[in-house]
Amino acid sequence: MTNGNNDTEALQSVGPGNNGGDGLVAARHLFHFGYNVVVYYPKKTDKPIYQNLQKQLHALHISFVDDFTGALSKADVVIDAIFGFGFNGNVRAPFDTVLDVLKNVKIPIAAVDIPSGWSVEKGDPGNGIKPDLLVSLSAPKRGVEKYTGKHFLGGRFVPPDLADEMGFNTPWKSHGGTEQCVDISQWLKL
Ligand SMILES: NC(=O)C1=CN([C@@H]2O[C@H](COP(=O)(O)OP(=O)(O)OC[C@H]3O[C@@H](n4cnc5c(N)ncnc54)[C@H](OP(=O)(O)O)[C@@H]3O)[C@@H](O)[C@H]2O)[C@@H](O)CC1
Repeated sequence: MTNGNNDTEALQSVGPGNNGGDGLVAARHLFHFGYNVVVYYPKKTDKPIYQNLQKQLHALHISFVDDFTGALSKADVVIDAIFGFGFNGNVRAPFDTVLDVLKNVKIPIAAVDIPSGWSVEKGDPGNGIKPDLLVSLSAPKRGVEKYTGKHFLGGRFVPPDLADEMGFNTPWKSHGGTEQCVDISQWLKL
């Protein structure tokens, strides 16, 4: 994604867990990048961290919407921060309908960490959403090995000892620079 302008509407779809928390942060950043952001966040939690993230969005006068399909019809891009690696089983309401709608959407989808509804280990269940852009966090998950869209790696700041312990083999070591995201679309195919 590039810088937006006030005519570019980004629909931020936010799930109930930490992937959704990433989505609330992304909504704030997109606002500051110049996007006109609206947030669909149907299952809010009471945890203070999420309350505070919402407070920050309210301070920016970012709208929260209940009508996902209506908001989608006005959007230029949709960000999928519904489920990450904590997803399992069959999708429950209201996200079953949301993911069904996203399967047929014509505007670009940008997914956070894992496309929602995909298994963290096994990937696309076959009829899953097909995001145009994926931002994996810390390390790409096994389930996105066969993902073919534009793929970035974020979450750069993993302590080296932890990366070694977890066996992370990410391009950061050789990449250098000060970017917080690196394009790994080709790297995964090597
Ligand atoms: N170090 C880290 O941990 C880092 C984590 N990070 C981020 O956190 C993400 C993982 O967060 P997470 O563990 O909270 O899980 P997440 O994917 O948000 O889903 C849990 C929620 O989904 C729900 N739910 C599950 N299945 C469902 C279903 N079938 N149908 C409907 N609902 C279902 C489940 O509901 P419950 O089962 O509790 O009712 C719960 O509310 C990770 O991908 C990355 O984005 C990064 O910021 C980097 C550091």
